[in-house]
Amino acid sequence: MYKVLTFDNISSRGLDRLPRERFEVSSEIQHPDAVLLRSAKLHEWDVPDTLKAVGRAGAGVNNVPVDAMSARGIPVFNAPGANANAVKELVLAGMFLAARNVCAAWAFAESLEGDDAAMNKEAEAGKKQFTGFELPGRTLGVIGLGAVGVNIANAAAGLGMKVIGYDPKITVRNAWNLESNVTRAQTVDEVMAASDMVTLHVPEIEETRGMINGARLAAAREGQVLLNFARAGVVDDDAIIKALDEGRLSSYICDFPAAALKGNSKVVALPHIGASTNEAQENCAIMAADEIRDFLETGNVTNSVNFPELILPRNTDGDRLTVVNANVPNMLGQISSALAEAGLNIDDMYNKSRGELAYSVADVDGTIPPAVVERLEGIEGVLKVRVI
Ligand SMILES: NC(=O)C1=CN([C@@H]2O[C@H](COP(=O)(O)OP(=O)(O)OC[C@H]3O[C@@H](n4cnc5c(N)ncnc54)[C@H](O)[C@@H]3O)[C@@H](O)[C@H]2O)C=CC1
Ligand SMILES: O=C(O)C(=O)COP(=O)(O)O
Repeated sequence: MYKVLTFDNISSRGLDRLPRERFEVSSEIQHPDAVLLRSAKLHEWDVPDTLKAVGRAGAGVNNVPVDAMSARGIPVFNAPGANANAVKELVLAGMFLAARNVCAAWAFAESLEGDDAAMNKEAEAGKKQFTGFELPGRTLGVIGLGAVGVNIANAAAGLGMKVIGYDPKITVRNAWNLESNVTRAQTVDEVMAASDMVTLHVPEIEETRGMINGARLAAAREGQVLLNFARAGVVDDDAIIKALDEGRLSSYICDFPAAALKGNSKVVALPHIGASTNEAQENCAIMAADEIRDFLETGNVTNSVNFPELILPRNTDGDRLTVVNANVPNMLGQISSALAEAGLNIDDMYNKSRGELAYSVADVDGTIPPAVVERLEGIEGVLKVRVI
């Protein structure tokens, strides 16, 4: 029986992928084999020795201590693209809100007093302050052309916008998916200078933290709309407020409330609802649950952010050994010697590395005794050993 600990509300459509005769799933489980979570922060969590996998039912993994998990030989899985359409739709909504001053206009209409005739008179007199602009012909800058960024770039191009994108590490797949009229910028500053609206879709990592700062905003086209549905940490809120005060930015639409932003009429801060649609939550939960189930039951790895992709079909009746180790020479030799000395023959084997980690899956022609596992665990650089 595998034990899966859940943090946050994970869609039941995803949890249903874990058959209860083989998986105990609860938010209060002790000694879990795996964790399924959304945005709960795992950085302060006391990682139990039993943990074998982490499944993030979403895209960003900045809430998970990925390096610490790697050091323990634990894969972190996520759900790439599973909520991208939900984010795209909310960003488009944000673009329309900003272009037509919808929030300020709505607040104005709510503030009107008197009978219908009086309200109507005031509405007609006041509406000129909310004159907006239309999107065709305007330029949208997209920083980060991953699953979300590509969706938005293509949708904006479909609305008749000029689109300029920046992503120095764009994948070949995303580049193929991008509309051919999306132009490529070489720097963030180039995007800031060329765009009427800029939208951020980078992960929060060391190199993106605070990437939209005072200097970058100084390069922004006058009156720019900035949208941030990536992470709070990729912008400097104080610099945003200054740019709004100076008119460099006309509005800031984001998914991350903060004290500094509160009460500012040029800011719309939503409560991190970019992925909060039933569709996205089902997609994410199903993908993450499938990934951890497959890993626990077979050792196969799909969509991990720290482990190599590895799928070995199982064709024998003997045990399967999985070993996670530091990516250094002579590990495979030591693993196969330990098996050979126990009289076990390897029927099938697959080994892959990613950065400082290596991962091996070996199918043998018999039962692996506990002494072999102990011996493997004793090898310097071995981080995790499992027999499935
Ligand atoms: N508001 C919300 O509810 C949601 C927020 N997100 C956030 O959006 C981020 C992006 O999501 P996806 O597009 O699904 O992820 P993704 O991994 O498909 O795309 C991220 C892209 O950013 C690029 N990138 C990395 N560093 C960069 C840099 N310095 N400059 C420019 N581009 C850079 C990568 O090459 C990649 O193409 C997530 O990491 C998460 O933080 C994602 C989903 C929902
Ligand atoms: O997928 C992401 O990166 C998100 O930010 C969505 O997070 P959530 O599932 O709403 O907690």
